[in-house]
Amino acid sequence: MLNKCWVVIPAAGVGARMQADRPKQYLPLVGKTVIEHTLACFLEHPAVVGIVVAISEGDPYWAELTATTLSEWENVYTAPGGRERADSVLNALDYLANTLQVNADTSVLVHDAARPCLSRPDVDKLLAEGMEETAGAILAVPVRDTMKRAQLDTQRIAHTEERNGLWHALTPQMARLGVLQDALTHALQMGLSVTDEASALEQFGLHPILVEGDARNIKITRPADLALATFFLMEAANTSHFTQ
Ligand SMILES: Nc1ccn([C@@H]2O[C@H](COP(=O)(O)OP(=O)(O)OP(=O)(O)O)[C@@H](O)[C@H]2O)c(=O)n1
Ligand SMILES: C[C@](O)(CO)[C@H](O)COP(=O)(O)O
Repeated sequence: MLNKCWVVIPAAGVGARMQADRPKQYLPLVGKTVIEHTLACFLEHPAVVGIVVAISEGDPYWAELTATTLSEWENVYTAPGGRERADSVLNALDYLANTLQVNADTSVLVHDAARPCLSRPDVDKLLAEGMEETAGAILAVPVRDTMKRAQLDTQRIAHTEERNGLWHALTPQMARLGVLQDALTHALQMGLSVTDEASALEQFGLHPILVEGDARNIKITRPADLALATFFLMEAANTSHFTQ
């Protein structure tokens, strides 16, 4: 499907670093849950054919969403979460390929449920620059701070990393369904560290492109991030930045 894509949302984490009473993707944020803000960016996007959300077995919160916010949406599916984020993503990709019979050349965007501040212009920019890119594409922001490498067994500085050419990887990360399935399967079978889709693609010999995105597309990881996300979403609501 030309210029169309599917979206995978890994949402099966427990959010341990958040130290909350529920997984962080279900925490309240500016009038709804974190994951509802995340999904909103894709539900009405004309290029998005459908969404597969990887949720943990026995997730007690998802059903509430399907009964309310998502009750009108027929193109939202679920797949089982896995031990690690990469396993959850691969399960969702396998669901796309095997259950929904989505063509292997179809583009897929993988976006963390815990990144609710993604803007529509950033999605459009990634699609525009990544749709024809067979090696994949990711949203990223150049590093601003000086980066230090710690000594292995102390909290002392070993050396300063070269900052030029260093980027923070964000999501969505985009690739063709078949290529990403093969890359993730290969990486996991080899026991390689896979913390994002691009690292699997790199280990598969590919060099995805870096698409500069908005630094406000933060991942809610620790308690302080929720206040920051609240500020960004309120700011966006007042400037319609996220709805252009
Ligand atoms: N086995 C896992 C682990 C993580 N995720 C998802 O991947 C995204 C990014 O992961 P992270 O921020 O690490 O979330 P958690 O693993 O929940 O956080 P923590 O490491 O603090 O437990 C989140 O949307 C999370 O729900 C997932 O789908 N399956
Ligand atoms: C995918 C990611 O958000 C890109 O920065 C990041 O790697 C997720 O890491 P986490 O440890 O699973 O939060």
